[in-house]
Amino acid sequence: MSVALGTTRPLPVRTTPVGDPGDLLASLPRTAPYAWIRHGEGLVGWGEAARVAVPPGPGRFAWARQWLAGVFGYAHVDDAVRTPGSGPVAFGSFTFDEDAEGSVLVVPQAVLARRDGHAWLTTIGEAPLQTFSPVRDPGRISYGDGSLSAPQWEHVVARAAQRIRDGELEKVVLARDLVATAERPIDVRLLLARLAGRYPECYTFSVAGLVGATPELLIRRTGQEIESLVLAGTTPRGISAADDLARGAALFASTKDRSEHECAIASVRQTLAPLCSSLTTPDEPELLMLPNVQHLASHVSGRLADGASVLDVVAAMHPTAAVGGTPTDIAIKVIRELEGMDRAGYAGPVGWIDAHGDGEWGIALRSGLIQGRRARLFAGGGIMGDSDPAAELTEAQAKFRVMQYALEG
Ligand SMILES: C=C(O[C@H]1C=CC=C(C(=O)O)[C@@H]1O)C(=O)O
Repeated sequence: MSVALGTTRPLPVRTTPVGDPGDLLASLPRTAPYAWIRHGEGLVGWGEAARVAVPPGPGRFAWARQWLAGVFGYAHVDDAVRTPGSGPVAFGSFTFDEDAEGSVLVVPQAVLARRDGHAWLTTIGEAPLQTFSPVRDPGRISYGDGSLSAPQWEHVVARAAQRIRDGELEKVVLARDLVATAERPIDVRLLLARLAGRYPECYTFSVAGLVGATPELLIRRTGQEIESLVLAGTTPRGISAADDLARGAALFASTKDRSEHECAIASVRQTLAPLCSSLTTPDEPELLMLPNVQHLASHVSGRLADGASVLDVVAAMHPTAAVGGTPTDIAIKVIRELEGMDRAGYAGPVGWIDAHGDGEWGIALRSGLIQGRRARLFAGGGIMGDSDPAAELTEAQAKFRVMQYALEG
């Protein structure tokens, strides 16, 4: 763990209202930018007042909560805004697999935020100097296979579908990675600007090198109120409006996709119900149309029964069947056996939490891990007994397009 400031004195945190800052992403420096943006609103952060590598293991969320309690408890807060996301905030990314290294929490030194037309700035200690450097293009991008080639992955999908037909499990989500190499170092700010521009409906995020635009909200906590957007069941976009309509109708009518979605909703309902005094899940999914794919989507809302923080709820929910499978423990075992790669933060929880336990966490889909000139991109899909490996590959390719666009424009 590192706490940059105040080892003997409390962390001085100050939040003040500010005028319209314009494009939040335009404020970010080149190195280690933090972001959580949807429809131009959200939070961006820079500098590091505190940072910790969360140790792997089943107790990692409890450990993280304790660490946060220590850091937030140590803060001397002057908050003139008093809204979710004001005062000290931590950004976080947790690995998909609880046994993997790589989960991280960071309390930026500066956070600029906007919601419902109100904007505010939080600084910890001396406001870090914002050095403006031009956003740089990474140049030509070349791609190589990650852990498995496309035919190898199709083979793995076929094996998983067979295990489902054999009755070992009901659903498993399998993913693959692609390695992108750029001519020049990849400037995360360029990726964020492109993602937020093309995917305004998604949550564009950046935490410790993990960058993406996910449509899937794992959980938002605002006081006692919680919301989640459950996605599962996908078809690529069509070539015309009529084609889109036909594909959407086919998605609704597909038994495979409807059962896949039902598994995801059931897992969310099962983990949220014990935490909530009321919980609403729709009877039927809706269609979420994104520039690259259409999803079956269900809005879930509820009221927490006690004072669980957003991270407590994340701990209870992860991994949902939208990224793990059903039953969860067997799906995780099958993923470890078949996928042949470390998912790192892909499909793990990513988001932010404030000192009151409010926050927003997404599932890190449509994302990549950026390191210098290299990016590891991830995409996957839910596999059922009747999954067609070629169709699953096409779906994963459509999902990769989000990060390919971010890199290439
Ligand atoms: C696993 C991914 O998507 C999940 C979320 C939405 C739809 C999904 C699907 O239809 O398979 C997946 O469950 C991914 O984007 O890599």
